[in-house]
Amino acid sequence: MNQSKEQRILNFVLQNAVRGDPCSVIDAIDTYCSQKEWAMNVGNEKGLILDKTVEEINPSVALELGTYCGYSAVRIARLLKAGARLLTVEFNPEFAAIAKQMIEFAGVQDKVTLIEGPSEEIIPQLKKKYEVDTLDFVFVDHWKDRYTPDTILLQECSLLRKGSVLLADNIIVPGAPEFVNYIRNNPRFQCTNYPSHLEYMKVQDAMEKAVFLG
Ligand SMILES: Cc1ccc(Cc2cc(O)c(O)c(C(=O)NC/C=C/[C@H]3O[C@@H](n4cnc5c(N)ncnc54)[C@H](O)[C@@H]3O)c2)cc1
Ligand SMILES: [Mg+2]
Repeated sequence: MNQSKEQRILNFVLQNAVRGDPCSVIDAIDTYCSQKEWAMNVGNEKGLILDKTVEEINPSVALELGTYCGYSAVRIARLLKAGARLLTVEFNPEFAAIAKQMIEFAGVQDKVTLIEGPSEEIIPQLKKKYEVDTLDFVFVDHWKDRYTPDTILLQECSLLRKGSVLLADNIIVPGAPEFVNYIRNNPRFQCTNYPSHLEYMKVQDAMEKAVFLG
């Protein structure tokens, strides 16, 4: 049967990037998705905002909600210090399989734990099953109607500590208005908006950083 777009993206990486070189994987995905087929990777412009946020925090334990093809997992993991780890959650088995291969090809598999399942099920398991105490950084990029319930769930599961940082993609497109309203009106979060553009397009988008105040 004919291949999925995600399989074509992976094939392009396997044929054009350098095994063990995360930057070449990131560049190959951006090249394919800007020239051949658009896909919902965070992309290079918003990716630089993600990079700066990760470098600023230098997290020991990071969580990503919505792995998709693994572009941002590779982007985050390549910046993690020795011994630091990224847990990334994806409930679509096909996407999880693509992301697993992408992460391994990039050579960051030792820093990344890819967890297959819905975030609402996985988040309550992080402490006991995945030996997480608290999260230093969370990249939120899954279905936009899950941003708020999962942010509430992270708090209910005591996974955030004073200074934990959330970074949410797609504040404008597709948009997460309920999340923006929740987080900006919540005195327990200090928010910053980062205007940018939708990946591979000239359309306005933005990211929102929210620091948990404890
Ligand atoms: C019409 C249209 C199309 C695309 C756009 C532009 C656009 C631009 C973007 O940067 C976007 O991030 C998006 C977007 O929709 N992202 C949703 C991303 C989901 C991924 O996460 C997975 N997932 C979703 N919910 C969960 C969940 N609970 N537990 C575990 N995994 C989950 C899915 O399995 C996917 O792997 C869209 C705008 C408008
Ligand atoms: Mg996104």
